Amino acid sequence: MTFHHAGVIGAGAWGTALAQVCARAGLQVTLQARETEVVASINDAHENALFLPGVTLEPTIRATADMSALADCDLILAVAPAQHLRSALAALAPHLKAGVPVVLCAKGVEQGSLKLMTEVAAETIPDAPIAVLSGPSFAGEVARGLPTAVTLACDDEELARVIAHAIATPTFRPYVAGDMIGAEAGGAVKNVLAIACGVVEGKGLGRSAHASVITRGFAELTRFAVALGARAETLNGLCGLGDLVLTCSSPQSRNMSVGLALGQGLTLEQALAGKLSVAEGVASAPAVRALARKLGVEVPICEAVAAILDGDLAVDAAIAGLLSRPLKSEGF
Ligand SMILES: NC(=O)C1=CN([C@@H]2O[C@H](COP(=O)(O)OP(=O)(O)OC[C@H]3O[C@@H](n4cnc5c(N)ncnc54)[C@H](O)[C@@H]3O)[C@@H](O)[C@H]2O)C=CC1
Ligand SMILES: O=C(CO)COP(=O)(O)O
Repeated sequence: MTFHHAGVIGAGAWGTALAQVCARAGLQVTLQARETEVVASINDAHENALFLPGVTLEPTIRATADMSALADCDLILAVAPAQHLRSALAALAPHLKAGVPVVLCAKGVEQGSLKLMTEVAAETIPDAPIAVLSGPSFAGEVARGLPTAVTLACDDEELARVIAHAIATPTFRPYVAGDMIGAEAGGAVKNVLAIACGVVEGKGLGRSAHASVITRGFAELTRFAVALGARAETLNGLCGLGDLVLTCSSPQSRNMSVGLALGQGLTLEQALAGKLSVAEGVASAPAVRALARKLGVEVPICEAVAAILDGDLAVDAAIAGLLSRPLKSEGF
């Protein structure tokens, strides 16, 4: 199987960056955007002025608002935000040819249904072969061609390899893996933990606290993913530890910057005011909490983040609550 024409759904920062990757990998690329001004900006100025300003895009990328324009594609990358993936895939479904693989690139858990993105895809495009792309990758860096490695997970090893080869470039390295649940759980939970790390930063709690939140957060993330059916070793890779370290370490992360604002005393409304871009952890935190409770998994940091976002717990009380938990073991 070889691919020639990639369709990318969602022209936010990440969809645009992935379109850029696919174009550099030599694929014809059609990028579907919701916003007509984004379509015009990409086609006329080779820039996504709304979601990825300042990056010159490959001139071969063609943008469209029309989902039916993806009907000729032999590979689809679905990059709508997690809470909108269901409607995006439903809109794609009538135009999706049999056997065309769909790579899920959103990082989140659907609110209400508490479903992972693979479960949303199973309900909306049940016959399509599915893969998951996740890992440490800031859209701006990827679009500029800075070196990046990600996880490309798929049940079908051969398909994972073919997709990885099709989208790889000299600076974009997909590592194949067989565990889609691990890849998507890692991507969803690290966003919630990045909000916690932002709070640590905003409150000035220091580097030691920051390292502790990453480490104990990683334990939470792994417990949660394993309870969902993931393999623990998947989370040691790019889609788990790799993405957690990236997102928790840079205010370039939208999730970390929301936490930073909360830690500095802003309300959630103030932290999100005027932002077009999505901080997935805000929507995923209550879903991760609800799913963890259902699975009987302890996720104290995610619980604290969800309660802060709900407005049910003040930041200082959340910090005091985490520090006063009974002492725990790292194993004997
Ligand atoms: N930006 C990044 O560096 C990375 C983002 N991701 C993930 O990619 C996904 C998309 O994020 P970005 O491209 O960064 O988005 P963005 O924050 O740049 O843009 C927002 C996106 O949401 C879309 N949107 C808004 N309302 C919508 C609706 N009602 N229905 C459908 N779409 C709607 C907009 O059209 C736009 O594509 C997220 O799950 C994110 O976690 C993953 C890796 C890196
Ligand atoms: O997923 C990302 C990096 O891998 C992007 O993180 P933010 O959505 O927090 O900016």
